[in-house]
Amino acid sequence: MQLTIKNISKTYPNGVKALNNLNLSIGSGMFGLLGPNGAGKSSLMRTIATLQDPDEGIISFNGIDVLKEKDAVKNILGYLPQEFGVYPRISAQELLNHFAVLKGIHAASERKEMVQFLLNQVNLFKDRKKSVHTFSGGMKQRFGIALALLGKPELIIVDEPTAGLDPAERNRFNNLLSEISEDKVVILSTHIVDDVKDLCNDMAIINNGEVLVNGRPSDLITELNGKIWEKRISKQEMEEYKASYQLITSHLNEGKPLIHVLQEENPHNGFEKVNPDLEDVYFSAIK
Ligand SMILES: Nc1ncnc2c1ncn2[C@@H]1O[C@H](COP(=O)(O)OP(=O)(O)OP(=O)(O)O)[C@@H](O)[C@H]1O
Repeated sequence: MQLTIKNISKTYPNGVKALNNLNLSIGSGMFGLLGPNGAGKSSLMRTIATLQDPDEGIISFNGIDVLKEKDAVKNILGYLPQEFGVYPRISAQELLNHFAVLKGIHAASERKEMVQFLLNQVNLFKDRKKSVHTFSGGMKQRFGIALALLGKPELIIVDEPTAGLDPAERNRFNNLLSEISEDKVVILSTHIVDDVKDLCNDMAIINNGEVLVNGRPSDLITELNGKIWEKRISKQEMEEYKASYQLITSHLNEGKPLIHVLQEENPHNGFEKVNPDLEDVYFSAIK
């Protein structure tokens, strides 16, 4: 399975260039698309999901011309958007059944079987009679995945699914994503670096509508080996360090900033070499 994105550009009517000659090649498994707010992730996700047209470029998936054969894409696509809107006050089971009809699953017995299977898969079977508008954020997202999985899609797009979830729900949701990603292309768009680290075998970092970095997370981390230096400083020293070093991350640790700088040679001055992580990759790319 292969999704190929070639030279995709999009400028909105207000003049914002959201996608700028973007190229990516995405195979089976979980692909993480990381970028800060406004990077162009949702614009790219909506374009692949055929909800908006780019100004230029080509997208193909297993021989389907995605931008031209929209009906064919609908048959193989599962899309979990960032915003759902409002749910009608009917049970989860009825709602899923309704969407299954819309998806073209007309045989009642096949539909019933699929609805039950999906409710079980997303661990909502016991809640199937409750109305979705009473669900917690995590339950709503799991229900969204059940909707996206209707009709056995081969290409699944999930846009910032764990924003706002508590750690337990986020973990449950990520386990679910990891289960469904076998033999499918799953694109996870997010600004949460840890989600990509936990789940994805391939990734890209985008900003200003362009791909900055693309590869396996472990390879991208290895490229920074020996170049990340850490030091605990005081808050007052922060501006001075920002001016003197290529500072890529700063976390508070026991109330004091713990900074990471990117540098080939040892900066001395109390810095210690540390093993790079994906957050170092992310911030060194977008800075
Ligand atoms: N319909 C639109 N009309 C005009 N500008 C838009 C539209 N949609 C997005 N933009 C702008 O395009 C840029 C990319 O937005 P996009 O939503 O694709 O980014 P994102 O990476 O998904 O960000 P976020 O994480 O905040 O959702 C932003 O500057 C945004 O304000």
